[in-house]
Amino acid sequence: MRILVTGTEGQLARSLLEQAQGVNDLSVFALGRPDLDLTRPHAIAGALAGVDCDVIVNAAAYTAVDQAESEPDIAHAVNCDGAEAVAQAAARADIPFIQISTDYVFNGQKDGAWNEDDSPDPLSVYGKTKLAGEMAVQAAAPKAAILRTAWVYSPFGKNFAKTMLRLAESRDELSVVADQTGAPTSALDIAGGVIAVARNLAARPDDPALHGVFHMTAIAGSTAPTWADFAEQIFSASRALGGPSAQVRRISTAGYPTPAARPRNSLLDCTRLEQAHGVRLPFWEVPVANIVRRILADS
Ligand SMILES: NC(=O)C1=CN([C@@H]2O[C@H](COP(=O)(O)OP(=O)(O)OC[C@H]3O[C@@H](n4cnc5c(N)ncnc54)[C@H](OP(=O)(O)O)[C@@H]3O)[C@@H](O)[C@H]2O)C=CC1
Ligand SMILES: Cc1cn([C@H]2C[C@H](O)[C@@H](COP(=O)(O)OP(=O)(O)O[C@H]3O[C@@H](C)C(=O)[C@@H](O)[C@H]3O)O2)c(=O)[nH]c1=O
Ligand SMILES: [Mg+2]
Repeated sequence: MRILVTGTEGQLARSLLEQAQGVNDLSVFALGRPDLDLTRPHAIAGALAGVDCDVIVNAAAYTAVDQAESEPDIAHAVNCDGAEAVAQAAARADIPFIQISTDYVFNGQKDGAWNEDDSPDPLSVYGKTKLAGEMAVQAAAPKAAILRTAWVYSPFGKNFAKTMLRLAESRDELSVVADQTGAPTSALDIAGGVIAVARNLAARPDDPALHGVFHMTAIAGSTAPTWADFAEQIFSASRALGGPSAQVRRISTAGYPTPAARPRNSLLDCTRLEQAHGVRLPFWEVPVANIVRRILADS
C-alpha cells in the first residue's frame, strides 16, 4: 500500500514516514510546500495529478491556534479550501481519502466524552476553519474518513511536551491550566491508527461503515487528564531520565489568558472507531516516557 500524506515536516507526516519504515508492504511519501501549497487550491489538482498512491491523508493544516485569531483568512484557506481541493482531487481519481480534524470543533460544555453525533460548536478561528474543512471534505469526497484527534505531541515539530521541557530549562515553577480536560495523544500512535484505517479503506473503499467522522485519541481513563496533569507526567518522565523538570502550579484558564478560547472538556469517545475500523489507541500515559526520552535526546 502506498500512502500520500500532505505536509513534510508536520508531527503526523513525520510519524507516518517513521511508522512505514521497515514495513514491506507499506510506503509513505510526503508532499508539501512548495510543491503542494494548500493556500493555492487551483494548483493542488496539478500537484496531485499522476501521483501513484492507494490512499491520500490530508495531515497538513494551519495549527497555530492563537495566531489563527489574527489570521483567519490564511487559516480558512489552508484548513477549509485547501482540504477541499485535496479531497476533490482524491475523489476525481477515485482514491480513498482521510482528513485529520480536531477536538477543538467542540465548545467543551459537555461533562462526558463527545460522540461523533454531538453538535460541533467551535470556540476559536482554528476550530471553525477545521469544522468548515470537515464539511467541505464530506461534500467533495463522501467516502472520506474524517479522524478527529487531540492534544498531539511527538518528537517532531512543535507541541506542548517540547514547550514544557524547554521552559523547564530556565524555570523552577510553571503555571499550567488545570481546568481543561482532554486526551494527550502521541502522533506516532495516531500514525499507526491512520495506517490501519487506510488499509481498511484500500480494501473496502465502498463500505459505508468505514466512511464519515471518527474520534481517534488516546484512552483517557476515568479521571480525565488536564494540561497540568500532562505537564506533571512529562516532568516526572524527564526527571527519571536526568532531564529538566519544574514544579507545576495548577491554575485556572482565567489565570492564563490566550487570544483563542479552548474547550473546557474536549474528551472524545472513540468507540465508533474501534467498532468500524478495529482501531484503539493506548492509555494516554503509555507513550509519554518514550517521547520525552526522544525529545531530550534531540535537544
Ligand atoms: N497538533 C495538535 O495538537 C493537533 C492536530 N490536529 C490535526 O492533526 C493534523 C496534523 O497535525 P500536526 O501534525 O500536529 O501539525 P503540524 O503543525 O505539526 O504540521 C502542520 C503541517 O501542515 C503543513 N502546512 C501548513 N500550511 C500549509 C500550506 N499552506 N500548504 C501545505 N502545507 C501546509 C506544514 O507544512 P511544512 O511541512 O511545510 O511545515 C506541516 O507539515 C492537522 O490536521 C491538525 O489540524 C488535531 C488535533 C490536535
Ligand atoms: C505553554 C503553556 C500553556 N498553557 C495552557 C494554554 C492552553 O490552555 C493549554 C495548551 O496550550 P498549547 O498552546 O500548547 O496547545 P494548543 O495550541 O491549544 O493545542 C491544540 O492544538 C491544536 C492544533 C489542536 O487541534 C488541539 O487538539 C490542541 O492540541 O495549556 C499553560 O497553562 N501554561 C503554559 O506555560
Ligand atoms: Mg516501507
